[in-house]
Amino acid sequence: MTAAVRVEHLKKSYGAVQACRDVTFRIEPGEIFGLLGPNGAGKTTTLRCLSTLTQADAGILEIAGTDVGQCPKLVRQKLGYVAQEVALDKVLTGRELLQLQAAIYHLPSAQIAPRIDKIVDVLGLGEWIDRKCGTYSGGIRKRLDLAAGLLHQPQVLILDEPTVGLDIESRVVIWDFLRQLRQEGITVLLTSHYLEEVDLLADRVAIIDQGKVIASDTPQALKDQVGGERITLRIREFTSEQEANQAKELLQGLDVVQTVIINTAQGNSLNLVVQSNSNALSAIQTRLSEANLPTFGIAQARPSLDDVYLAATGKTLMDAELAAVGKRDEKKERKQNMR
Ligand SMILES: Nc1ncnc2c1ncn2[C@@H]1O[C@H](COP(=O)(O)OP(=O)(O)OP(=O)(O)O)[C@@H](O)[C@H]1O
Repeated sequence: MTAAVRVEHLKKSYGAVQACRDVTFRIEPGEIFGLLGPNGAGKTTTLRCLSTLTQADAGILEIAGTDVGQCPKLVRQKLGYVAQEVALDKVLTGRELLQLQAAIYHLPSAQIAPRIDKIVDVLGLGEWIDRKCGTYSGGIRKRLDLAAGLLHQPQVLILDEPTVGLDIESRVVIWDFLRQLRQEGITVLLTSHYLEEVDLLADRVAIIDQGKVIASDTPQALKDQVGGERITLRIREFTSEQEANQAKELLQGLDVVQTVIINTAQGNSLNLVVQSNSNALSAIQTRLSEANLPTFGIAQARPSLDDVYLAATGKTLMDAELAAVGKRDEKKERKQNMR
């Protein structure tokens, strides 16, 4: 079967910055596929290369069998792209904006009104569509972006952080909508920082780190491969580095404990991987109390996608985000310079 999206060995640099070093994944028609990774991992660059907005330096990129570099016009017909931040015109109403979008895609005029009505209905935009976009909340704006990306009935919908910063009600509307698209056979490629969101929605995921895909499979298979059980432990609400290191050393000595990582982004809490079906919880508590260290909170869980990331990179996704915040953000600087 022809892949809905094919990306092989994508490379893209901006000057000295290697945004994509080696990105490879394949999406089958009708799948929801999540691209997961910290800030600066190369997710947006991958989406922009696929959407013809940026030219790749090397690699194979195809949308439904069409080469992105050779036939960009046809590719743009086949896909809808919803960017992270969209500057909506404030004076136009939502309906006027969608009509403009329909004109850009040369939709037959008889089809425009029924298509807009249908999509407005499905996205629950009826109350808003004839009001000016300047009055929209973030959630309504995002729903209108989605409507605009889908108006020309693309086979593949590409979404960059579709729910970032939205309230839970808007997120749920968008999740339901994406599931509905999947039922209609539309392929969805989305990026997200929200691990639970990707876990919940995506049929398959690729985890991207420093411009490379480091793992790709169904969320369940990735979690199963990591194995073991997780314990999250807090010595105090905000533990000092010294105490966290002391606890780490003590717990590493226990037979049932496989690894211990200090999660600096979460007040120096400790993330432990322990043998499944062991008495790890009580062994840990006993060892800490023998050393007169308190336990503010302790919880055991099955592996999550964050554990998959941790196993592949040695850091949690949140710590990777914190590290990225410290780096010079050229993308942000560019945006500011454009204002
Ligand atoms: N046009 C550009 N010029 C220079 N550097 C860029 C440009 N676009 C992206 N970068 C840099 O390339 C790297 C990858 O950025 P990219 O936006 O693809 O990452 P991301 O995973 O999408 O992160 P985010 O979640 O912050 O959007 C970063 O170091 C970023 O600063």
